[in-house]
Amino acid sequence: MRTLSGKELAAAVRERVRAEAAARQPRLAVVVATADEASLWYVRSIAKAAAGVGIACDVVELGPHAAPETIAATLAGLSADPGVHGVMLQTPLPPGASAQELAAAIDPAKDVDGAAPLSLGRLAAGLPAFAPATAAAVLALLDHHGVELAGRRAVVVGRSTVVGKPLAHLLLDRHATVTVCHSRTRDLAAVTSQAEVLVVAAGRAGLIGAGHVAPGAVVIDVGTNPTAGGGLTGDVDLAAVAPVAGALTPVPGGVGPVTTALLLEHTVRAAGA
Ligand SMILES: NC(=O)C1=CN([C@@H]2O[C@H](COP(=O)(O)OP(=O)(O)OC[C@H]3O[C@@H](n4cnc5c(N)ncnc54)[C@H](OP(=O)(O)O)[C@@H]3O)[C@@H](O)[C@H]2O)C=CC1
Ligand SMILES: Nc1nc(=O)c2c([nH]1)NC[C@@H]1CN(c3ccc(C(=O)N[C@@H](CCC(=O)O)C(=O)O)cc3)C=[N+]21
Repeated sequence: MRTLSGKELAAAVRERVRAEAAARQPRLAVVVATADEASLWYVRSIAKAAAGVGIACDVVELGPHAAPETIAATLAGLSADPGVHGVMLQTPLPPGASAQELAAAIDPAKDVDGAAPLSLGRLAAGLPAFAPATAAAVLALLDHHGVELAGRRAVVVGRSTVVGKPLAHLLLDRHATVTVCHSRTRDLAAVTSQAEVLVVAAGRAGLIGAGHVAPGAVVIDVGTNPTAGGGLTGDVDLAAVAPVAGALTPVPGGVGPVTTALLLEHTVRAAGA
């Protein structure tokens, strides 16, 4: 089995971004209204990576009890600020706040994590738009490791707005034959074992075992589930699947680092337009 690491690709993307950032002085604003530890970890890692490539990063902390109106007004204000090039709304959100509705307040030109409904619509229509960084990272990893997509059977597990749905569109654009699974899918293993390329973004540790994977399949594990020991594990049962799969992304060190690097790349692109 081949291990499809994301670390080298992420480093190469960051180098590219660093070179472009010098001339453009990009600024990214991350709006946070949560106390979720995993989410806050991601925000800190974005801020650190941004600093490393010369992108200014403002973390706008609204607190876990922020009212939806406050979040929307903050996003609208940042969208109207000519000094800010990228705007991202971190999830999860306080109860009663809808990420989909609030993201409509982000100017699509600054929507570097592809969260606004207009961005997803443009993506689906085949028009230029920022894709969510995670969905873009899956495509970038497949390309980096030379995985052919045209004409191949791709199965995506998960239909969220951040990962599954945009990813299905990106894979379709690359001429894969795409099936999307979710929690109501009957006999998940029967569907996933048809995949030549299997992408898993369910957020369920160990969901995918040997019986879910066709021999030789390329498996991309998007899941990041905290473990009891303070570590991180994917949605794929590594020990079970490794002998069956042809290639597999590690967690950590797979999709995650590429996601962060591409968010920064989207930000320099937004600053250069
Ligand atoms: N590495 C990275 O850069 C990123 C990693 N992630 C990780 O990816 C995972 C998914 O994230 P996200 O899309 O935001 O999560 P969501 O919880 O929004 O969506 C999960 C999706 O998986 C489906 N699902 C859940 N359980 C099952 C099951 N047993 N069988 C089949 N489908 C199932 C759900 O189905 P239904 O719609 O029916 O509920 C849903 O569509 C998480 O672990 C998250 O931490 C997320 C973003 C970035
Ligand atoms: N609007 C929005 N967009 C997101 O993209 C988004 C989000 N909300 N909410 C939370 C999830 C989670 N997420 C991760 C990104 C990178 C790593 C990552 O780089 N992880 C490292 C390791 C971390 C460790 O070892 O603890 C790795 O996989 O190698 C993890 C998780 C993005 N998310």
